[in-house]
This record gives sequence, structure tokens and C-alpha cells, in this order.
Amino acid sequence: MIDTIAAFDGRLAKVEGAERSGKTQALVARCAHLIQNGEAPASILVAVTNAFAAQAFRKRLRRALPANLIGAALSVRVCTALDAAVSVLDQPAAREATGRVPRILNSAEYNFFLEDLKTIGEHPRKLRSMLGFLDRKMAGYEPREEWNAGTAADNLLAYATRILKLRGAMLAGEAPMLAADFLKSDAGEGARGSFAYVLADDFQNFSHAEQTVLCLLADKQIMVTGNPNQMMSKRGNHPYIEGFLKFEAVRRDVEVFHLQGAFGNPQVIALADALCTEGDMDSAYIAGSATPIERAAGAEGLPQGVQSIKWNTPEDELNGLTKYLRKLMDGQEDAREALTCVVVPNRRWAVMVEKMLRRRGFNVSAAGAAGTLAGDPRDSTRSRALVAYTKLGLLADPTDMIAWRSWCGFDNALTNSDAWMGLQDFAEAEGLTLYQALQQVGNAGFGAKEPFLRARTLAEKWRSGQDFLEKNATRRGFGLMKAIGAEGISEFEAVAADMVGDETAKSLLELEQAAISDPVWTEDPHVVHICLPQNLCGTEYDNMFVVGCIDGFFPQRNAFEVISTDGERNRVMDSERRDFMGGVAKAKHLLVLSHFSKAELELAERTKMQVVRVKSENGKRMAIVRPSCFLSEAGDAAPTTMGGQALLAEYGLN
Ligand SMILES: Nc1ncnc2c1ncn2[C@@H]1O[C@H](COP(=O)(O)OP(=O)(O)OP(=O)(O)O)[C@@H](O)[C@H]1O
Repeated sequence: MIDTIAAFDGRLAKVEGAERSGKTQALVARCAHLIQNGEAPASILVAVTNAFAAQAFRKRLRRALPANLIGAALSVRVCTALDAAVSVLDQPAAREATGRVPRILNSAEYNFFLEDLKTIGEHPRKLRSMLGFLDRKMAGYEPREEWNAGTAADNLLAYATRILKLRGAMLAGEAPMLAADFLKSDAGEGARGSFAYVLADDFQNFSHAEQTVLCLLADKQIMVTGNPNQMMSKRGNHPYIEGFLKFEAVRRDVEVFHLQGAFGNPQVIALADALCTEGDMDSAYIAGSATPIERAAGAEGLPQGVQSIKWNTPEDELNGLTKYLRKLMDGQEDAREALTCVVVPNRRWAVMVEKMLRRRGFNVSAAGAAGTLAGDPRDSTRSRALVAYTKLGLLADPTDMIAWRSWCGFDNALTNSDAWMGLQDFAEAEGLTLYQALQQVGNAGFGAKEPFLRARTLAEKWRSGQDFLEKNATRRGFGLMKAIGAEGISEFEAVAADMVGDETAKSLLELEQAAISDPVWTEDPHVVHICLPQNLCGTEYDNMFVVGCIDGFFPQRNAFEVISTDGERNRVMDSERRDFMGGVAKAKHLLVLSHFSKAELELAERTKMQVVRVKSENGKRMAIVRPSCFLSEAGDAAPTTMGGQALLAEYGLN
């Protein structure tokens, strides 16, 4: 079947199949076939769900091609649909037609934008709900005249667009819609169909607007793969599942390929299959049978299949499980630690697991659970990463108004939104760009009369920013990291580890932007990966250890919360089950589902475990928790649970 797909040269194709059935492999094969038949790599676009999936696809493509074509493999564009939309909007014709700069706000920059929106006087909750509404409409690619947004939301949209335009910024939710509109317009004629071949993996994960962009970019062929049970519905991405399900129904002459079975460990596939019969899962997408994959040479002795291990407390679990992992790795001749992934329920667990693994002598990357630029900008000592990032942004481009907006907002309870709004009005009234206006205000020695309310505050910020720029404009590499105060900050660790030492501010900013918004794994084969389940899309591992496999973590507590409605609870449960099923199926040989039975109440509450009851133990209040309900849902496909201490004893580890 894969060979037929690889050679398929019709206009439209859809490839569907169960988890691990070879959908991505089919696209890799198609892409390799095109290159081997002399197609220019630049004529192929591969769209995937996130940067991890892009990295994995590139690796698979390289492997699928002979050495003399590696260069060609590297030149194929493999990116997210959002990236593809941004590239469209970055073309001069699109910038002119839209009047917008496709510089996407990251989450910290978005928070400043949100603070600024509050100046219109709406209640914050109403504001969020209207923004959510607008975001859904844009992602859903509904015609503007059918939004029926109401006056308040219309005004909000106009205001938001105005301030984004002035700032030279765009929201992630806007880009696909704007790109699709542009590609459909006369002005976009040159950009339409700019790739002969568009291959879209996990098409069910893209929003309607993103799917539209991908279709408009394809000239000769679009081939999509997908599986509704693997839809990732994390907040903010609005997947349009119908776009995949009805792909052939709304178009003519679509060739549909249905892949049978799956490749991987039969026990792992059986567990994933069992979950595909629960909740809103579509049982038409069940593998049914699995073709095992051979373990690599040197690793044949390692355990295979699914293990369920029970520990007493989270501390016991981390301690015991990392010992077990150490033992398994030491038992291999040429251990490739990067083929092992520890799946964690949240950031806090990622940090704990990372610490423990390092203590056991492992090199570790937690890129799969990387945080955003955390901290409270109202107090710059509590948002050091964001301050460092802003300084880097100013050094990279001293006219970047997104960086200046952040810079002017630190250490003020309302992030100086009122003053910034005054600056915007002033710029428009004077016919100046926002940068020119800030420059003018900053350099003016106005006496008692400010050109707008609190202009003096912005003038001070401008001058301190200019001082910083003058002192540090020529710095590079590690000196630059020191100057911006990024040394020793965890958010900059990944970039610092890969630095050569002569990076300019611009190149360092690009690396840091990627690390925050689109993290990828280091290429080092001797690094254990730590990942959240939702980042496993497009990847696979020989060994996978899920820690904290309890109710409240897998699935998260909202799936049980008594205060929400049945519908809401089911929605969360279904979405968590999909992430869990899709995630654990990526274990090619060994899947360890590890859980503990009690934790200190304070930790349990803070990390939102689903507490069954509370009991007192040695003067401490302990929360009793349950193994993940997904284990019981899997029924016979779930293994018998073994005690952690018994496992350690078996390996002589206690
Ligand atoms: N025809 C094949 N022969 C042997 N192994 C294959 C074949 N097709 C795929 N595989 C292997 O099976 C595994 C699953 O393949 P792939 O990742 O392409 O499936 P998928 O359906 O995209 O999975 P996912 O559930 O992750 O979306 C991979 O390890 C891949 O190398």
C-alpha cells in the first residue's frame, strides 16, 4: 500500500488508519519518491502539527533517501501550518495587501496586549470571552459577515487590530485567516499554488483556516493523513476534524487509502486499541493487529510490552523508577538514551524528574515540557526571563515596538497601559509611526505640560532603554547573555547549551524565540527526553515511562470536577483520552505506566490530583489517589500491576 501511495500522482489523496498504522511513513515515502524522481525540493511543502513533529519528519526523510540526496531532503520545507501562513503573509505583496506585519506575539507579549485591551473598560471576564469568540471565528474561517459578533465584540476587534497594526504585530489566531483571505484574493494570485505538492500529516489537528491555507498552497497535489482519535484539542488550536473526515465528501475525485493494522509492540497497540472503544473515540480506527518491530542490536535483552508499576508516594516513584531506568540503560552495550522518553503530567513533574535523572548520571532534555516566559511583569525582579528576552529583542532590533511595549510596561501595576494608549493616540494625531512618537517623547524635554497623560513615564523608559542599547549594542555570545541578565535562567538554558560564543543579538533572539514557541530536541543521542503527552505528536520512542499515571494527571482533574457540567466533563475526558492514547502508542517496545497511591495533601491539591479521600499518617495529612482510569478502561489490555519494591528486588536494586 505504501508503494502505491508513494507513487500516487492524482490531485487529491487522503490516507487514514489506526494509531501507528504508517500514515506518516506514507508521506515520507511520497516525499522521497518525488525527490528521487527529480522534483525540486522547493516544490514540496510538508505540514505537521508542531516543531517536534517537523524535526522527526526531517530525520525520517533523510533516512529514506540515499546519501547523494540528503541535501535535497534538507531543502524540503517541513513546518507547521501556522509557519506556512506566516511565510505567505511575509511576502511583500501580502504585507501590502493586508497592511500587516506577520510578527506573531508569544504568550508573554500577548499578556501585554491583553493588558492594553483592558483600557477599553470591558470586564476582564467579558473581554476574555469575546476574545475567545473572535479566535474561534477566525480559526473556523467563517465569513466575516456571518460572525454576528455584536457591537462590543466588533469594537473590540477594531481596537485590537488598530493596536496590533501600530505595533507591527499579529496574533497566532489571525495569521491563517489572513493568509487564506490573501491567497484567495487577486493580489494573492502569485502566491496561490506556490508548492506543486502539499503533504499534510495529522490533518485533523489543523484549524479550518489552516486547512484552507494548505489547500490553496497546493498546485498539483495535496495529500493529507489523519485519524480522528488522534486529534489534539489543547486550548487555542481549534482543530477542524470535519475537514479531515469529510475531505473526500466535499471534493471530487479524492483517492482514499485506508491503512490496515499497526506497527509496534502488540501489547502497546492492544492497550491503545482498547481506549479507542471508549468515550467519543471512533472505533472504525482500530489497528486490530500489530506487526512487531525488532529491537535494535544491543537492546534485545531489554523488557518489552506494557508494565504497570505501583509505588507508595511520588518520591518513591521518582526514586525507584529512575533507578530502574539506570539499570536498563547500563545493561545495554551502546545505549542510546534519546530513544527513551519520560512522559510527565505537568511542568512541576518535569522539573522533579529532570533533577532525579541528573542525579542518576543521565543527560536530560525537558524540551517537551518547556515552559513559556513565566513571571509577573509588574515586578521585574519576578520576571527575569521576560526582562532578558525584552532586552535581547531591543538589541536585535532597536525599533521593534513589541519589545518597546514590554520594556515600557515593567514595574507598574497596570503595565503602563494608559500611558501607552496615550502614545498611540499621539502618534496617530501627529502622523508618526509608533517608534517615531516614542522617540520624540523620549528625547523631548517637556516641562510641566506632557503631550499626553503620563508621557513622562514613557520618556524615562525610553531613556533607560537607550542607555542600555548604547552600552551593549556590540555585544555578542556569552557577553551578550550576561548583559541581558540571561545567565543561569532556565528559560535560556537550552540556547546557552548550544551557543558557539559569537552570536549576534539577532541570531540569539531567533534561537530563543524558537526555544520558547517551537522547541525541538537536541540531536545528542545520549540525552533522555522528558515530554508532556500533547507534544508527542509525530514522534516515537523505543521505551516510554509515564510517571504519575493517576487520576487528576492522566486525565487532568477537570475530567472529574463536580462543579462542571456533564457535557464539559465528558469533553475534557475525551480530549485527555485522545492525548493519552496517541501518546502511549508511540512506545515501540516498552511502555511503563507508573503510579503512586498517596501524596501529601498540600502537594495533591496544588498539583490538582483527584483525591479519593484523606487520611492522617505520622501527623501528616495524606491524599489517597487512584491509578489512571485509563488503565481500568483498557480492561484486559492493561497489564497486572506489580509493586515497585518487588520490581526493584527483581533487579537487585533495593
Ligand atoms: N510498511 C512498513 N513496514 C515496516 N514498518 C513500518 C511501515 N510503515 C510504518 N512503519 C513503522 O511503524 C511505525 C509507525 O509508523 P508511522 O509513524 O508512520 O505511523 P502513524 O500512523 O503516522 O503513527 P502515529 O500513530 O504516530 O500517527 C514507525 O516506527 C514506522 O517506522
